Amino acid sequence: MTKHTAFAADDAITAAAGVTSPQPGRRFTSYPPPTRARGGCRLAAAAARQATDPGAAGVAAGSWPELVPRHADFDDWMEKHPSALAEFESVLATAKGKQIVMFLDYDGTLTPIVKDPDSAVMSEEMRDAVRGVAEHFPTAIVSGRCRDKVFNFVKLAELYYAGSHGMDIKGPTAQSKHTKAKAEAVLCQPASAFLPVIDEVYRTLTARTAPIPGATVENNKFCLSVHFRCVQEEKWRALEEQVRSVLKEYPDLRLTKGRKVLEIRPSIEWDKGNALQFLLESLGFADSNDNVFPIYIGDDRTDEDAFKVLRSMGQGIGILVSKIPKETAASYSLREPSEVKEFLRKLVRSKQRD
Ligand SMILES: O=P(O)(O)OC[C@H]1O[C@H](O[C@H]2O[C@H](CO)[C@@H](O)[C@H](O)[C@H]2O)[C@H](O)[C@@H](O)[C@@H]1O
Repeated sequence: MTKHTAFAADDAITAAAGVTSPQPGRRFTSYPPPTRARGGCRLAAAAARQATDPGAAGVAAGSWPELVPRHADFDDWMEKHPSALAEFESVLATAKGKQIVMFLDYDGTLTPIVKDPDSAVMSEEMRDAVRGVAEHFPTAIVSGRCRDKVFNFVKLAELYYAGSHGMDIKGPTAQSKHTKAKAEAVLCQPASAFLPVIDEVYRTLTARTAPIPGATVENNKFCLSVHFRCVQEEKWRALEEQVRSVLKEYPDLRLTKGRKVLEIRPSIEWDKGNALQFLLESLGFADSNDNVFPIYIGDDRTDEDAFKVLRSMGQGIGILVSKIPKETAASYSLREPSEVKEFLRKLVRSKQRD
């Protein structure tokens, strides 16, 4: 067995190819800059109201790329996406003199993936590590989950939270040395016009997927997750067909896939990448600001949007949490949440020795 095949069955996706890994802080001129929504939260909300493109960023019908592990060369992949722990000192050297801003995905990054989404609680050790980081750097949680739910898992009021894949952003409710006096006023909800339709689709999908044992629908406020981790593999296609047939009636919604989950969300140009940009701007770091060093850690495809933004900014680093080679725009990797915790602790220790 190769080093990575043991993990391939879970949610392996495309093998690493074509994306080179630059050194931290380098400008990534070779990477095609993605077309992104500009103009901040209000303009995105206007775009949201006009959105009519159902297939814009969805996935091809019937495609299940996470079931098709390809055997990339693990060592080669690690060379392109070295361990952020092994390269810690060089990351730190590149960040020297700049303001680190920490962005953390939740599921699969701060907690291991578990069968029941409601049981993905964060350990006390991880909470301490995140708390420690937030004492030194502005810190945000960026999650596909509903903001309230992820807050209830993390329980740290001094953080920024971007729920619903970045479509629901709120500033800290507790003052810290990094939050400005009015930080709690930071709020961005570019998809608020979609609330009624998301509720309606939630009810429809819950009813339509009920006959499929193990399928569950999670209401993440501005988006929905249809989970199939506990569904028999033979039923996956039927489940996807059910979901697609419901979505046919809603051309303003689109379908994407995560880790054994179908994600339904508004077809607006707003994702975790936009959330990262919005938060940096809220913190006073506009696009061209060279004094900032954002670090984004995530494990899922939705995190790629944020990694791409960092590449196009040419600032900071993306760190993919994965035990297997995956195509990614992140520059570094960590294998699992326990390594994320270690990375966060190291960052805190580095500040203490400053
Ligand atoms: O952006 P994230 O914080 O990573 O959220 C993405 C989705 O995470 C959750 O689902 C995933 O984790 C579950 C618990 O470990 C697991 O059972 C599921 O199979 C994974 O897909 C969450 O439940 C979803 O709502 C989020 O969209």
